[in-house]
Amino acid sequence: MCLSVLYECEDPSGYRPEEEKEFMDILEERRRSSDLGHALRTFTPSPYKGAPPLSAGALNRKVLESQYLRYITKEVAMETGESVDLVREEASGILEEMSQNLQLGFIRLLGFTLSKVFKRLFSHINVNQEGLNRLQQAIQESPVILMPNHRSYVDFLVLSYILFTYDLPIPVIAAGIPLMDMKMVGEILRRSGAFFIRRAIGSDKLYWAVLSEYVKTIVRTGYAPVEFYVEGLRSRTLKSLTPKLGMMHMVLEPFFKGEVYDIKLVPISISYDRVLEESLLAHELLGVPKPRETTMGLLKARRVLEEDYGSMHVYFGMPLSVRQLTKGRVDRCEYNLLPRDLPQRPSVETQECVSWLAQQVIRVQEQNSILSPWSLMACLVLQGLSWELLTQKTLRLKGLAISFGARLDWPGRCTVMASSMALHRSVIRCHRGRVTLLEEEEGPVGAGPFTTEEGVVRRARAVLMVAAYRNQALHVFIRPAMLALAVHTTQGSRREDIYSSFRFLLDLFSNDFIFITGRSSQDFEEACSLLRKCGAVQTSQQEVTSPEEGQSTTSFLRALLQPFIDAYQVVFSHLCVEDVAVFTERQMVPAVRSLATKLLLSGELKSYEALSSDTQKNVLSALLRLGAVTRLRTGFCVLLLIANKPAIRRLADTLGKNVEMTCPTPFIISNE
Ligand SMILES: CCCCCCCCCCCCCCCC(=O)SCCNC(=O)CCNC(=O)[C@H](O)C(C)(C)COP(=O)(O)OP(=O)(O)OC[C@H]1O[C@@H](n2cnc3c(N)ncnc32)[C@H](O)[C@@H]1OP(=O)(O)O
Ligand SMILES: O=C(CO)COP(=O)(O)O
Repeated sequence: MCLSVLYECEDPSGYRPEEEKEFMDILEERRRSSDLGHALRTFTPSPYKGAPPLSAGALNRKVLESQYLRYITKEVAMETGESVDLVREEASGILEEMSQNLQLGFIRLLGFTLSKVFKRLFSHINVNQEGLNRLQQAIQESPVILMPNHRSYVDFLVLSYILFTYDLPIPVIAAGIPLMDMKMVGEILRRSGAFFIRRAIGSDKLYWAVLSEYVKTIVRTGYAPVEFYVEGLRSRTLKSLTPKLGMMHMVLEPFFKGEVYDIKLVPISISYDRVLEESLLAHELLGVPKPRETTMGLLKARRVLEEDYGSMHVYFGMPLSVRQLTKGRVDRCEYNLLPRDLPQRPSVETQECVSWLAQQVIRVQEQNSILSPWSLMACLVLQGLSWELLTQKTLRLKGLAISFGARLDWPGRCTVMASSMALHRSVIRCHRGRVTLLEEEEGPVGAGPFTTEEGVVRRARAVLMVAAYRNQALHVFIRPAMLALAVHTTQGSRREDIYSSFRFLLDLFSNDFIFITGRSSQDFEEACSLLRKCGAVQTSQQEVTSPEEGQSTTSFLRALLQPFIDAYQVVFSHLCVEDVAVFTERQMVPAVRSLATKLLLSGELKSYEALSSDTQKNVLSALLRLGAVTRLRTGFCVLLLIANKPAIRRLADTLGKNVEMTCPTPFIISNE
């Protein structure tokens, strides 16, 4: 490892290490005292308004006996011609499959096991104490919904562990059904608070009814805090995902119907120095199917215990009052028109409000997430630098990130960047003064272009792993980056024209990045203000210009967007070729991958990220949203899609205006 202590110690950013003090390392105490004592200690959390204890069985009975479920049961019986009793039995079966059975004994058992595991995996688990105090308060005042981001299987384990450690009520957690099928483990999770939901519910009316009544009853009674992952799955790219709205609707309905005075949404940001599943997730992006969740698989994965994953941060955000946030956004009177027990489709206004709330929560998750030095280094490593330049530029980037409002975990040590590199040695290393990506078997990258598809995949895997950590930081830079690109691509400097290019980018990329609907002008103003602050643009009422001295910042920001632009252009190219007319997503992804591989091999494309299935699917969603791809309604179960080639070409042309198709600063990396 080549160290450049001198460069690392120079810190032009004015960063104040005392800002770190808000976090407490929960492993510190665990390293000093008995794990058994911790697991067996008195646990007396104060519930919501002293809610009386309700057993899991009693909760289920309440759900089954509800007027709402009775009504739906009759409706389904009428629609299907089955007897009411049979439909009731089906409902009971769904509930049995779904319901949690939280038991303190299992929490203690897992508490003990997790203390051992976490100490092996992480050097610190840092939690913001103030956030826990706020949570404690919120739990007593209103039903609370815990809404963490989702990056790893560790997320839900660590959250319940933290709540147990701080004597807070253990949450019940919406879990995907595959976890239920794990031998023994599924049952342990159920007894630790998991309730299991099917992934794609589609139009199964009875299932929706049972699930929503189950969730609403928990919220109404204050049975326990509800935890769910609004992104719906672990983000393979470590970027936030577009929220799923089913659970969101369910937890909010008791408020909309006036059954509870308020509900508090608690955004939780979980950030990892290194994610346990990093390699598997990168493979999945390249088309390798996800291994099925099995107990045997879990046992085999114990190898992870031998590795170091650095630290993690869990930031409990300010509880958001749904009552306050929705004031003036929804008219709850619409719910007075029908008895509460009857099903009612939410109005368009309510749907928009629910979607807006979900975006708000994700935005807060992003703002509160803690960036590691490695995340910033990854922004630059992918632009290709020597070690000395990398350390210098990272320090400068740190200053920029702080001025853009990022929260950093930057330990005071001089060798922090070298330690970050060491933590990620499975993918990157410093070789003869150069930073090189490491690929399985082949050693350092840079010996020349890859000549085989296999080589491309190996390199892509390494690139995607590094890119994921860069992605953790993108929410900080994305708006300024889009402004920098808009300034660069717009002819002239008229503010109006630049805003219009900025809006185009915002709109096109809004499946890849979370932008709050209807806020584009505020996003533009925010981007102007941030770039002005660092001298990268000058603005007046009529103009936005980019002065010479701001060029290095703006070209860095533009380069952050380049892999996405390249990936979008590859999908556009694929869909515009003659023989692609009607297609399915399943056909499109491998076909785009094959085109991208060809372009990478021929050297016409430099961005390996164009191989990522996540980006490809986001492009497709964007095209569907923009009407450049349409759904063909047929009787088939698969969704057939039609590409509107002229519309796609127009998008490609607008995006391509003055933007090169390939990455201007490819992933270095020379072998001296
Ligand atoms: C001390 C130590 C202790 C340690 C102790 C450890 C504890 C350890 C516990 C383990 C715990 C594991 C935890 C794992 C974590 C995950 O497994 S994360 C994955 C599972 N969780 C989630 O996915 C939650 C987020 N997902 C959602 O909310 C999704 O919407 C749902 C509910 C899953 C449904 O998904 P979907 O079928 O794909 O539906 P979605 O696209 O949302 O909506 C489809 C349509 O139905 C419509 N719809 C919505 N609601 C309704 C309704 N009620 N009726 C009819 N239609 C409706 C929608 O409007 C939508 O319509 P369109 O807009 O398409 O026209
Ligand atoms: O979210 C899950 C449980 O954590 C499982 O879904 P994924 O494996 O698709 O991320």
